[in-house]
Parts: sequence; C-alpha cells; structure tokens
Amino acid sequence: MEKDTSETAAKRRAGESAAERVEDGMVVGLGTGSTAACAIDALGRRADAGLDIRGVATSFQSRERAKAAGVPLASLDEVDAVDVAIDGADEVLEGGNALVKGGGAAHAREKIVDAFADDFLVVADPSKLTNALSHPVPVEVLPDARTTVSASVEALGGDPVLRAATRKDGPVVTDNGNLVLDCDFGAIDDPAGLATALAGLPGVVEHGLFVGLTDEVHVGDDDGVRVRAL
Ligand SMILES: O=C(CO)[C@H](O)[C@H](O)COP(=O)(O)O
Repeated sequence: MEKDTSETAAKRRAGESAAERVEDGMVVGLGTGSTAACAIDALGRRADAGLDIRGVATSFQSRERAKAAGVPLASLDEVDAVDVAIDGADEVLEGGNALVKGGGAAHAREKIVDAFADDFLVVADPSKLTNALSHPVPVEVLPDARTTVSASVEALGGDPVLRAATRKDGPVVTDNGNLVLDCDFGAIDDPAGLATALAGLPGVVEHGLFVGLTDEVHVGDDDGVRVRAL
C-alpha cells in the first residue's frame, strides 16, 4: 500500500471528488495515471455499494486498474455516449483551458475519450498547476515518421526527444504500437496555435496538448479539494 504522503493524499482527494460527480446509469471515461487511478478506485467502491456504471478505459493500465477495483467495463464502440470522463494531467494552465497530458503515453486514447465525454473532469494535485505551460509536449508518432516529425518539431522551435523505456532497451511503445517524442518548446505562449501546428504534421497520431476540452478541474490539497469550472 502506497504511503499517504501529502501528494498522494491530494491525488486521492481530487480523484474522490471527481468520482462523486458520477451518477447512476452513467458511462464513465477512465483516465490514466496515479491521480486518475484514485478516481477509478473510488468508482470501484461506489460500484460495490450499488452504483450502476460502465467504465471506458483509456489505456491498458486504466483497464487493469478498473478490473481490480471492480468497475464494470465497456469498449468505446459499445457505448453511444460517454457521460463524464475523469483524467489526470501533467500540467494544468491556471486561468485558461489548456493541459499537457501524456506522461503515461496514453494521450491518444485519452483525447478520444475525454473529448467525446459530455463532461471532462481533470484531477490533479497542486504541483500540476502553472501560469504558463512549459512541460514537454508528448507527441505520439507512427514509427516511420519519427525523423520527419522530429525535423518539423525543430522547425516549430521545439526540441524533440524520443521517449526511452525504463525497463527495456529501446523506446517506449504506446498501446497503439507507436513511438513518443517529448517535445520541449519552453514556455508555450499560444497552446491553441501549437496544438493546431502539431496536429497538422504528417505521421503525428496525437499530441498531448488538450485545449478547450476541460469542464472542471478538481485540485486536491492538504485541506480538501478546490473545484474550478471552465
Ligand atoms: O496524461 C497522463 C497519462 O498519459 C496522466 O494523466 C498524467 O501523466 C498525470 O499522471 P499522474 O496523475 O500520475 O501524475
């Protein structure tokens, strides 16, 4: 069992707060990462207590977590709608509607589910909040497009680094069989413009800038949870 440090308690509170938004009969998008996992665990407890929900996983990891927590699962093509999606972020812009996601290399499926959801709730601890996005933007690319996309990212002013695996030699391979370039642009003045430019590069499957998609941000801290509606 993970020790409940200040950061893990903040993540737990954020996850539990967002999970409370889920109502009987809903289809719920299940995000990826340690904060989203807290929401999945809370949903599992609510399902145990009788809440009728179906979860749509955004990754292998979130599917496994949901199975362990007892959240009934459906695939995206089995549902007509996703009522609410709950997902974490690597950076959350204060005073705006933009995130950097993809620390778990799951941002392609996350964006499909989060964007499709009627309500997209972001869960975070305070370390994720920033007044200017500057986290490297993960860009999932087809393996053949690694060098061409890298050159295009450099032309856009970014510094692309192929994400390496930690427990194997070679690169991270996504759930979709692709590679990830972590692209450092420094401070990102125009997230929407950069998002459009990255999406237009041939060979890019998806990038981790989520602009204009979020409906609520749940930030846990030592005392409770602050909810910001967007
Ligand atoms: O985008 C993600 C995965 O692709 C995660 O939501 C993001 O990396 C945050 O993870 P954590 O809650 O563990 O800090």
